[in-house]
Amino acid sequence: VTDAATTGRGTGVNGDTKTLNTYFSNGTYYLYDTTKPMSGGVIQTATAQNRSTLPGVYSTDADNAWTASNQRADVDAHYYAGVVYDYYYNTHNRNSYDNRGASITSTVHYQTNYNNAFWNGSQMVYGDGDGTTFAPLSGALDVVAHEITHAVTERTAGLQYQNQSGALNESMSDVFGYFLDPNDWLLGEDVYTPKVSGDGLRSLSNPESYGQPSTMSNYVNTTSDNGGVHINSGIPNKAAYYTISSIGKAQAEKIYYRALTTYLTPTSNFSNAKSALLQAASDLYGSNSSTYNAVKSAWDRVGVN
Ligand SMILES: CC(C)[C@H](Cc1cn(Cc2ccc(C(=O)O)cc2)nn1)C(=O)N[C@@H](CCCCN)C(=O)O
Ligand SMILES: [Ca+2]
Ligand SMILES: [Zn+2]
Repeated sequence: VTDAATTGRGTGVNGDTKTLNTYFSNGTYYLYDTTKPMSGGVIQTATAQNRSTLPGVYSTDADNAWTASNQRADVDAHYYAGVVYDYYYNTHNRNSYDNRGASITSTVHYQTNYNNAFWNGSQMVYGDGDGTTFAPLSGALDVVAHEITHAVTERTAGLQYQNQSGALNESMSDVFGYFLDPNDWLLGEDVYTPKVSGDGLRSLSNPESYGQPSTMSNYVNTTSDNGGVHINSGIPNKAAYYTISSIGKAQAEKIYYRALTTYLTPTSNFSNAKSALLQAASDLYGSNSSTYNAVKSAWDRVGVN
């Protein structure tokens, strides 16, 4: 038996070439990455073959050149999951979403023309999009980071997915999406409306441009979308934008990670988030620091006391 970890080459959703950690077994290559210090865990990518059964079947290739057009979503889901794993490990000393090296499983080609991506409590799931609203959704690093951060949040703060705690849950995923992809303040721009450039799904700097509020005074009370978790996330997202713009990404990601994993709880609301981030800023940089003051100012500006 000649099972072995191998290195492959693949083409991503946007036509870019990337190196892949693959696995060779019994004459076939798999999107199965055993190179991370996950104490047994792996990063593995499967395809639902345009049906709804999860996790589906492993993505395979005959020659370890993953360049077919129907493999692009598989390539990016696998590659970006590795990038996000490395980010949490190297930047926050966190070993996968459970901090115990849990395997990271992704399934692509979920249903047909599915314009969404989600964490289902056990794995990531990505649709192919309809080609107009979305390209295959694993083609955006900030989207993959958004979904994996849902898993981190679930295992740490456990922010309940409704109303203000749910909007915080959403915001944490969008904010860590930014930390992984800090080239712009947009989320999903690499896969949203592939025929239109420069737009995204949500904006941290200008939530209003995508129909989200950015001040507490404009909080939307609604029963849809679990109490508007994808709408009211604009308020903490705007506070994050002010914070990052003031203190920079390096300090902000430390503060956000510490607040998420140490101080936030399942029922935290926006005011509790302000306190959690201030406590994290105080722990890390002191309560008289300009960093602390920047966090306070950010939340004051979005009207959260
Ligand atoms: C991560 C992000 C790329 C993804 C984007 C997304 C996609 N959709 C559906 C959707 C579909 C069509 C359009 C349109 O403009 O026509 C807009 C939105 N709503 N949000 C998203 O935000 N997905 C939700 C999925 C939530 C599923 C329930 N837990 C999430 O992960 O929070
Ligand atoms: Ca982005
Ligand atoms: Zn989300």
